[in-house]
Amino acid sequence: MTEPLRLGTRRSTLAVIQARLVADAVTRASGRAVELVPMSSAGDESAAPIASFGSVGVFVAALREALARGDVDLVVHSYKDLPTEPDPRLRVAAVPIRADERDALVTRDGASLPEGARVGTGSPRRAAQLLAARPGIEVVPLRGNVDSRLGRVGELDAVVLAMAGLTRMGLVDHRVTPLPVDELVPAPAQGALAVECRVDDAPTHTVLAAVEHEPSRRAVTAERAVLAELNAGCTAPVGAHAALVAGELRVTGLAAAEDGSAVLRATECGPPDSAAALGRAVATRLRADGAADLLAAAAVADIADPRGVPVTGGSA
Ligand SMILES: NCc1[nH]cc(CCC(=O)O)c1CC(=O)O
Repeated sequence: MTEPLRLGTRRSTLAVIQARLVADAVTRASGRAVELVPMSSAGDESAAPIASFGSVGVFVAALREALARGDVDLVVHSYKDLPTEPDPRLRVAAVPIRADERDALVTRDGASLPEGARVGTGSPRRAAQLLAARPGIEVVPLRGNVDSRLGRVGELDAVVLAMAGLTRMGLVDHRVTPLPVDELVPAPAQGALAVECRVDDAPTHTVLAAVEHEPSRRAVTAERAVLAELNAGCTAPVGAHAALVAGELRVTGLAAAEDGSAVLRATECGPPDSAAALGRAVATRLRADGAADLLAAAAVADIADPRGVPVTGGSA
């Protein structure tokens, strides 16, 4: 009898839900049993704000080490939390069908934001775009898992969270208003999962190919090419969104000053099989408009002013 595949997962509620989703999809599509192996990571145990870690991908490092060592056969990440730098020991064997990629505003009663509203988010990308669109608001730094951030609504007028996390956790209700992607450009790869295995593990790769969704892979490839070409990480004020429109891939990128005082956008359309090139072309146009200076200023602000916010639990 074939051994079950071992899937390493963080212990947060959302991570376990995402791991189960992939495990079930793999078993359904391939007949292969998959067992979950819960693990801890440095990011889950730290109370420091994410910007102060100084490097992206803190939540994925421990899982990747366990996978590279052979303790587990596959791991599942929120794709937007993966550094753009590839890990030569591993490969993204599958990108399953993507969930809702939009951000959402969660308010007390689903109403729109009052003048001078206090809005919680720890994301420079969300902060910049909210401040640019609604200059009267105050952005309150915030991190922690989805539940703890939701718990701040009441004391705050609103918090911003990804629809994907809320949906997967069954938390979408009348208080949740999705924001259109052209109003708040999502994080590159938001809503998508990355299923990794060891680069030389061909049998597992073959099994995981059963849950690959090519349109999702293409969109994510284009969006992450924007981020990589700007040399930016998952905490930079950079957004990217790709969608199939009339058979073409339409890729939008955004780079902003963290205070919302400047917002750059660029869009390119082209054949879906040139996803990465389209993403790079978007980044090149953002760069030509001054994106590098905006992002350098945002990075300096993060170091000078690490946001000290008490948290309970890890990030989503
Ligand atoms: N950085 C936190 C994070 N990483 C992945 C998700 C869930 C959404 C997704 O899978 O893209 C979230 C929570 C959030 O941004 O609200």
